Amino acid sequence: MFFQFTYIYPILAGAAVVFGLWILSPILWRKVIKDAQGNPLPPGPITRYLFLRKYPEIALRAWAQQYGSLYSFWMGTQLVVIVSDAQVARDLLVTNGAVFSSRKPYFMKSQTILAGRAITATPYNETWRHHRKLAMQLLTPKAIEGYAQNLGYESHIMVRTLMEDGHYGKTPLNPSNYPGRYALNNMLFISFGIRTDTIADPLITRALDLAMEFMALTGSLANPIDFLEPLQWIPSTMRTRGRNLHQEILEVYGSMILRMKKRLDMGDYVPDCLVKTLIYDQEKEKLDWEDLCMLSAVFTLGGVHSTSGVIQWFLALIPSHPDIAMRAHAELDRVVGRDRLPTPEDEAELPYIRAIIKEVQRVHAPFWVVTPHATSEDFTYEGQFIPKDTVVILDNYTIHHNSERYKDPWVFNPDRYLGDNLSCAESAKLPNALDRDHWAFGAGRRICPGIHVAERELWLAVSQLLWSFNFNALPDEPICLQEYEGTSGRTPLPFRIKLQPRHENVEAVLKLTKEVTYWTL
Ligand code: HEM
Repeated sequence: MFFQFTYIYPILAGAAVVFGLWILSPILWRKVIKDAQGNPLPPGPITRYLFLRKYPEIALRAWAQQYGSLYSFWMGTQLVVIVSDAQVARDLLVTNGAVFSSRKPYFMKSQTILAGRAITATPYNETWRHHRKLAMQLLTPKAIEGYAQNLGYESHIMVRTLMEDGHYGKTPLNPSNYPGRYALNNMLFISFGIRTDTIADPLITRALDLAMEFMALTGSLANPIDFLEPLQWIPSTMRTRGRNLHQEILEVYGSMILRMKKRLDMGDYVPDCLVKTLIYDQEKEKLDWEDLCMLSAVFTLGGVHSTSGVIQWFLALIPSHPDIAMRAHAELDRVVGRDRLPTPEDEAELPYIRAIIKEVQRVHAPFWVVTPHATSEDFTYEGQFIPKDTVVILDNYTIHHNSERYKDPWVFNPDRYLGDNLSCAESAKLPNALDRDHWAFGAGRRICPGIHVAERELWLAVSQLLWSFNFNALPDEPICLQEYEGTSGRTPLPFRIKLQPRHENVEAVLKLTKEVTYWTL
């Protein structure tokens, strides 16, 4: 009797484990799905995941090496397909854009924070087309010419403030808030016709914090709450942070809209800008209050940490590449001289500066895991089945480190872009996917609508920084180029540098411009 019981316990325990695994199998193991012709899903890992670790691009690249440039895995109950190759990206996201341009209603980003709005969270439908068209009125190359002077002015102010706050190269400083304020002022001007006139303006901290919180909460593969529904019903820190962020966006941007409305009602002068148009056309365009708040917030949420991130990565990279800075300085001295700052009109004559900007975006794209697309119908690509409602992610980290396209891909080498005279927007339209410069702005019908203004901002900032400074790292404070902050977008960890005016004219030229207040809300 005693011997029988000692056998029964392990058998029962084993059976319980097998039963438990069987019950849990739908959330533990990969589900096998085929289309009507028997085509399977793209290959991929057998287990399911609830989140990927902090730097997901590393896992994605390892899987791409194991499974190929199109593979799939399950995040909880969500099927995810990863695109790690330029040609596949073009075939799916561009050529078949009608199928690959929707968005999954992510619990955190879409449902909680943006309430399905702000263009980026809207599925591929009439509302998305309508809201994107409204935003594009301010973002076409022609529209940009209308506020080109403001962009140039903000860049000048950023460089001047860096020079002054860094005491002409004597005091080390953390530069991150300067490009942050630069990009913020540009977006505030396009959206509200306003700017902040000192780096100490509380709106800078508030708006940058909101944008940073947005970046921290909306990682596409970071939040278990997005992939396991029951977690959405339980109170948690993540859920609370998401709800708070939603409220704060409504409060901050809502109160700015109300102040502008008041001024318009009183007949005060308000410069032309996105929000003014939206207020006038609210009824005609059938925009509700949340539409209005989210559309007025979208440029600062999408266009601040991204643009400022590229400038910050440039400032983090350049001190360890003095040879590159030297060649850029020589080009600037030859073409622009030392009596004025470079302007967009000089761009065609400064191919090395353009190459530096493209290379920064290749080695430090602000989005390694690009905002996920979703399929709006079933699709079969080269014998691999991608069902409707699949999340499809462009893996920029792997694409940007493909050694067949980019020789020595881990090396920061602007030379690889010499001879590439196209803007990023033009390059994205090239018929041969392998000719595209880089994929930092995404692809297809969802490609970043801010691409033209972002390119202009980057050009002004990088060329004027290079014209003005020598960039010195501090011997005891190495700058980290591997780790970063953010889960959806990425900016460098805090670092300090010294910005030494490069020649005797820098101070005089930078001081030609002073801070102004346009008008206040
Ligand atoms: C260097 C700067 C920038 C980079 C690298 C960048 C990158 C991106 C990427 C990768 C996407 C997703 C594209 C896709 O789904 O395939 C995106 C979307 C978006 N970006 Fe940008 N962006 C930048 C600047 C800006 C600026 C300045 C604005 C606003 C003026 C902006 C507004 C948006 C919006 C509204 C979307 C959503 C588009 C949609 O879902 O249809 N971005 N951006």
